[in-house]
Order: sequence, then C-alpha cells, then structure tokens
Amino acid sequence: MANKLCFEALDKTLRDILRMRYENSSDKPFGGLTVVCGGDFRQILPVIPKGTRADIVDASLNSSYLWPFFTIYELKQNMRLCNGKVSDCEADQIATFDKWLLQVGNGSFYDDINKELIKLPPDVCMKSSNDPIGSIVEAVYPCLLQNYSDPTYPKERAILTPKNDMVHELNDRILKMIPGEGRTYFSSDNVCKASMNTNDEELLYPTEFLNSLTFPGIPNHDIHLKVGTPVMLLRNLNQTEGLCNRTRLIVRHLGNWSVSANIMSGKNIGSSVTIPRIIMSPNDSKWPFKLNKRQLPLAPCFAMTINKSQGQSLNHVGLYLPKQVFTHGQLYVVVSRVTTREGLTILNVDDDAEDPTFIKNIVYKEVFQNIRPMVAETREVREKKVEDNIETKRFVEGKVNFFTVLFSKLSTTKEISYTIGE
Ligand SMILES: Nc1ncnc2c1ncn2[C@@H]1O[C@H](COP(=O)(O)OP(=O)(O)OP(=O)(O)O)[C@@H](O)[C@H]1O
Repeated sequence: MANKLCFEALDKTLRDILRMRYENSSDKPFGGLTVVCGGDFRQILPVIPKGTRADIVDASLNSSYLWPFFTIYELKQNMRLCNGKVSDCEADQIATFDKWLLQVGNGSFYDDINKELIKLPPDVCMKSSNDPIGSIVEAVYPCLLQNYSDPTYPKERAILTPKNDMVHELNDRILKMIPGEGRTYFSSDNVCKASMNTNDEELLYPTEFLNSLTFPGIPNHDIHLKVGTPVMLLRNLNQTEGLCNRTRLIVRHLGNWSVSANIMSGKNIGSSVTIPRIIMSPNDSKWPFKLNKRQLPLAPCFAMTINKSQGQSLNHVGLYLPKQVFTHGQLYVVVSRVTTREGLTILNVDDDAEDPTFIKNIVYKEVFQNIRPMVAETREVREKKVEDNIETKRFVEGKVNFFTVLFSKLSTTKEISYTIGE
C-alpha cells in the first residue's frame, strides 16, 4: 500500500493547480476532482524502514486527514478463486477456503493468541526433510528440467519467503538446476558526486565496498541469468508497453549490455522487449552518500519476497519459512495469491517453532477500525449506485475487498483513478 503522504501530496498539488480554474477548488479535497482508490487493508501496509507498529499504521491511508472524505464500498466476491463452472461440492470447498482466507486476513482466529500462531490445515502444511530447500523447490517446480522451457510453467508458480537473502539462495539453487552456462551481469557502482562534500571523499569508498552493498528493491552487484529464466522488473520502464515495477518476464536472449525477454503477464503478454542497464539509487540508504548503480533492473523470480508477490495471481505457491513473517498482512498476501486451495503449500522450517504446523500471522487490527462502509446501505441501494457508475462497477467486479470513492465532484466530470496498491 502506498504511504498516505503520496495521496496527501496529490491532494495538495491538485488544490494548487485547480484553484486557478475553478472557484473554491483549494478548499476541496483533491481540488474537487473525484478520486477512486482500490485496495485491501488486510495486505501489507506502507513499508517504513525500522518503523514501529504505530508508525506503520499511521502511514496508512485511513490515518490521513483525507480519509473522512471517502465513501467506502466493500467488495464481496473473490474473483481469483472463481475458475469457471464448478460443481456444488467444489463451490462449497471454494467458499470454505475463501472464508479461511478472510479469517487469516482479519486475524479473527488464533490457536495460540499470545504468540499470534495459527494452526495450518494438514493438506497445506508440508513435512520438512534433510534438504528443505530441495523439498520446496520440488513441490513448486516438479519435473523442472522437462518443463522449464515451457513459458506457461514458470508463469503460474513461485516460491515466496519473507526476506531477500533466502530469495537469493532459492533462486541460485534453481538456476543451477537449469542446463546451460548462462551469463553474469556485473553492476558499475559509484558515489554520486553531488552527494559528496569534498572532492576526495570518494577515496573513502572503494569500488569493492560499493559492490558489496545490498539494498531492498535494487538489483545485486552480480545477476546470473540463463535463457528461460523468469525475471521480475524492478522499475517502471514503460507503462504503455506493460513494463512496470513487478512485471514478470521470461529471458529469451542474453546480450552484452542488455537482455531480451517476453512479457509473462498483463495486457502485453507475449510481447518481446529489450531491457537495458539503467542507473538506480536506493531511496533510504543508511550511508552518508548517494550510490549510483548501473545494472539491469531485473531479478530472477523463481522465488520472490512476499512483499514483491503483491498483485500476482498464481496457480502454485510455496511459502518457505526459515523464519516467521514479520509484519502485518504478509501471511494473508501469500494465501490470497493462489487461484485454488490445492495450489498452496507451506513449509515451516523455523528453528524457533515448537511445532511446524503452527505459523505466525501478524495482523494490526487497529488499522481496520475506520474502514467499514460508513453509510449503512441496503443491497438494492448499493447495486443501484453501482449501476449508476461504470467505473465503480468495473472495480466491484474486479477487486476483492475494500473500495473507496471520494465524492467531491465539481460540475465537470473530470475523474482520476488511483490504485492504492501501486
Ligand atoms: N470481473 C472479473 N471477472 C473475472 N475475473 C476477474 C475479474 N476481475 C478480476 N478477475 C481476476 O481476479 C484475479 C485478481 O484480479 P486483480 O489482480 O485485478 O485483483 P486485485 O484486487 O488487484 O488483487 P490483489 O490486490 O489481491 O493482488 C485476476 O486473476 C483477474 O483475472
């Protein structure tokens, strides 16, 4: 979820721009334009590095001064679990799984409330072995060697885990299983001259030291790729071509300075694109300088962090837990990625866990306090409202949970759509 400050910045900018054109615009939220947001407060809240629980809740949209201006609609149907025609028995199973997902998201049941633990259903929980990484890889990517060249195979599966270090370990392990030499792309790292106070300050930071630094959302110094590897884009490169942050692609050609790949999902599925090296800088670095890293904005994505998996729909998801989840909504994000219950596997190998069938589910319940629909509406009134608004209808059909509309229209029909998740 985007930080509330993003919305507040948009609000202030629009008030500023529109006061020239419309009377009283500066007194109205978003300058009087209608803003539509879609999102789910059960999912991961804004990321605040080293932030406390209170900081995270305070950064959420519903802690903003804008929140009272929103009208809230709650979406009822989980479209991800709707797989065409199903028998009555299957429909019951889907409904039961859907209910369980919401209970996980709402934190409405705990088998050990003090430790925030829930007991996993037996069919979801995987038994550990001497080689847990091998077991989760085999469970999510069965018969990898026979299938890896089929583009639909990596498209519909992923291993999720809470932290980046384990993601790298899992990806390296799977890449080694794929035949072929591949290619390693090294980044060119330097300190931005504008961030230095003296001319010889860069002598303090040798290149080897800069290469060794890792930052969330920034690719590593060395990226090893092979043809057929699924990769995730880490930057918005070209939204009209479907090249956005978190777009997944399959590598087709490994060039000297760029990589050709096919888009794996979204409206531009199948298109062939070339990904160049670009300069990236971490936003929230603890170092007293700004690092410029020229590298491919890509990361292999056989495995990805739970945070990066937001927005994906997958048929097979394996959650690998060498340590428990650490923030609100992570477990819910994992379990709500799958399109069927059979596609979910969880392997808990946390040494601190007394029983591997119990896993942690962190839910900051205070964030749900003011997100129930504000106006008590009958179903008929709500459906009438939905019919009256095409944009609303599209969201109601397509989205799963909370939905908010700001009704502060001017007489003109200008509208802006804005999705919380992005
Ligand atoms: N109107 C619809 N009819 C059929 N399928 C739909 C509809 N809307 C969405 N879906 C399917 O539901 C899944 C989830 O949709 P989408 O990613 O838009 O939801 P979301 O709210 O962004 O999900 P999340 O926030 O949990 O990632 C997708 O597989 C999509 O194809």
